Amino acid sequence: MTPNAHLVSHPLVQHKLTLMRRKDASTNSFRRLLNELASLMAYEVTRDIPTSEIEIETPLEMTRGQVIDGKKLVFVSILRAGTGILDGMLSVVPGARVGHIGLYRDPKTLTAVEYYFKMPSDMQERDIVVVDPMLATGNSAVAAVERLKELSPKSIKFVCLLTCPEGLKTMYEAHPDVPVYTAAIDRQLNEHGYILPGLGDAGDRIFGTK
Ligand SMILES: O=P(O)(O)OC[C@H]1O[C@H](OP(=O)(O)OP(=O)(O)O)[C@H](O)[C@@H]1O
Ligand SMILES: O=c1cc[nH]c(=O)[nH]1
Ligand SMILES: [Mg+2]
Repeated sequence: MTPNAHLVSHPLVQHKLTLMRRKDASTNSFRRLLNELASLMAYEVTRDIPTSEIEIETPLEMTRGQVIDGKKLVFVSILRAGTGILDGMLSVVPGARVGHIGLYRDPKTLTAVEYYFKMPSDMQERDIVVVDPMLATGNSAVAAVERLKELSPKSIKFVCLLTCPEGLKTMYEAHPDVPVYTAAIDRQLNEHGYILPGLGDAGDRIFGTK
């Protein structure tokens, strides 16, 4: 396993991922499980976000407490399938900002083709969490992170549900500074660039487009 990988092995995460993988999981249950998984992954990924102390008043007395600055965090969704992760992430950090990058893999070359890019302002002050269920060849993630690095953010993390040794290696070679959080590292890619055993085409399963 390359040094960039952080495997989220929590039993709840593994349980939901197993149910999502099943080919007979309906679009409805696939979406619900993805949403629940995203919340669990968000909990893990935000373990080190900065907090500050503020003064508050309880019904009994003044005290001080820690708060996060949710506005500093940006979830960047790689369209389409990244969208399936966003709601679950935002339920854990409701104040976060959201950016979108539209990318699709050319089915023949498997290279990432960009068709959309929209980010919040002041990205140089923000911590970015890029979300996409799949890190397969790594071409989409590498392209997305390359574009984001042009905005010099404070930090970048990548979150997916499934990856494979090939995707982790491609990502580590291009962006060794970007940690990859994943619920599973599967065996390999097939000749069409799909993860095996995998869960199929994430975007098509979320949106029922196949
Ligand atoms: O690591 P890679 O080899 O780049 O593959 C991963 C990408 O492939 C899928 O997107 P797809 O191109 O199918 O678009 P979609 O999300 O709109 O279905 C998936 O959602 C990832 O973005
Ligand atoms: O297995 C895979 C690989 C790339 N993209 C997907 O949606 N699934
Ligand atoms: Mg797809």
